[in-house]
Amino acid sequence: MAFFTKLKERMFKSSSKIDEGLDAIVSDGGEEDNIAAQPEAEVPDQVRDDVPPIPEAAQEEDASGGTVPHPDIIDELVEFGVTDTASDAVEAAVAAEQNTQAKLNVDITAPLSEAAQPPQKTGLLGRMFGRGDAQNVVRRTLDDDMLEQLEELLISADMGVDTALRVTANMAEGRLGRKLSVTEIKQLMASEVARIMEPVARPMPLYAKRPQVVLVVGVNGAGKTTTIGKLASQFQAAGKKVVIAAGDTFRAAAVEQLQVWGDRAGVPVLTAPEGSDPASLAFDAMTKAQADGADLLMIDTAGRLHNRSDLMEELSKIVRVIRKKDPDAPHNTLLVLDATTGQNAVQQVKVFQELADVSGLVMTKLDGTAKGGVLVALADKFGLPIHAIGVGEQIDDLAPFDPEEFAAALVGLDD
Ligand SMILES: Nc1nc2c(ncn2[C@@H]2O[C@H](COP(=O)(O)OP(=O)(O)OP(=O)(O)O)[C@@H](O)[C@H]2O)c(=O)[nH]1
Repeated sequence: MAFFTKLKERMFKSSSKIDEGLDAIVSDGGEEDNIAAQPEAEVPDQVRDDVPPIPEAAQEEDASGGTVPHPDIIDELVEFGVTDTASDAVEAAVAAEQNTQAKLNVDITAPLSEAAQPPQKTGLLGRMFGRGDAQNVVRRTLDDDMLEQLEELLISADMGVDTALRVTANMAEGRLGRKLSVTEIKQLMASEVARIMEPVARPMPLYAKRPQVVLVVGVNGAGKTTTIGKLASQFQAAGKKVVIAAGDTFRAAAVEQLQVWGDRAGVPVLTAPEGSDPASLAFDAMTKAQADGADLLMIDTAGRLHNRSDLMEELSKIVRVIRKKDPDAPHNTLLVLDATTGQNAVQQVKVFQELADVSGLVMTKLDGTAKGGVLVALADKFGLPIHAIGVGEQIDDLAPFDPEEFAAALVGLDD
């Protein structure tokens, strides 16, 4: 299954939230409109510009069903010296009228010259305004009221006030007073979201250094163990030699879980007795990874945030000891965040940036939330690279972060 489809299916809750919200916003004050009617109506008007209009009152049917000029027109033609006699005037007026009809007939049906063509609408806006099949859709005029409702909708999807304001302000730029349908709003919203996410969509950098040390941090339950398992298995499948260190020595269950993942991926997992020093395990793991010629060493860590100073000390000790082996280690410090915690994730990034030198993010459980918007807020606020997202508990449910796919899934746009 294409990842986009999977992401969309899995993120259904989130999509439907914005979907439903947008439907309600546009129906509130919107009215039916016809997309294709506008450009088509413009065409004859442009052609007729150079043709004098014939007032209906100036035309009368003759006996044969043709039209004869109105007597006022005949009088005017004679009076202004255009013709000498009334019969000349009738002839001239009929000729002019036939000429006009001929112009209308030809010009309306023939392809337009380039100059007469309405401007080509390309790209997103072109597709949004004026292209596509004629169909009645509900549109609402974009005004301050509607913008406020859009802001609230984005905030309710966990985007945070600042980012929601930025997204809606960008959506409104140059478009106030324009009529928009739900699909057009989704396209605009998705393109604004993708624009914010684009600079942070970066895969985890791989260095020539062996072993590349990846320290994985995050609060308990965020999905560190699962992410390490998924990453290890993907790197292993790509031909990289991986070693895992089960650094959360305070939780026997976490160690066991990591061993299960290691077995599944065929990757050795180094463990230490419960309660032992994680830094000492990290040192042993580094020694083994070097001795084995491993490409990657992934170190799991504890996530007890309730005692921040202990955790900070534990993390900095791990870093200190592995630097005895490689002064550049860790090469990556991945912060794993749980999307279901919503705006709480913003606080976690702040805290972990103080505790460790976070180099990139992985956002898990996007399948389990109605509010993937926090990822947009994180990109907007911190600009940290987002390396991957998790959309399930299986080994292949971790994917590189694609801003356009994410944005489309978030707002509920069809593929
Ligand atoms: N639905 C879903 N569940 C996930 C995802 N990633 C992890 N999980 C689940 O989240 C739970 C916690 O994941 P862990 O990997 O154990 O989290 P952790 O951060 O290692 O937690 P501790 O071991 O307590 O430190 C597990 O039940 C995982 O199966 C994901 O992307 N989607």
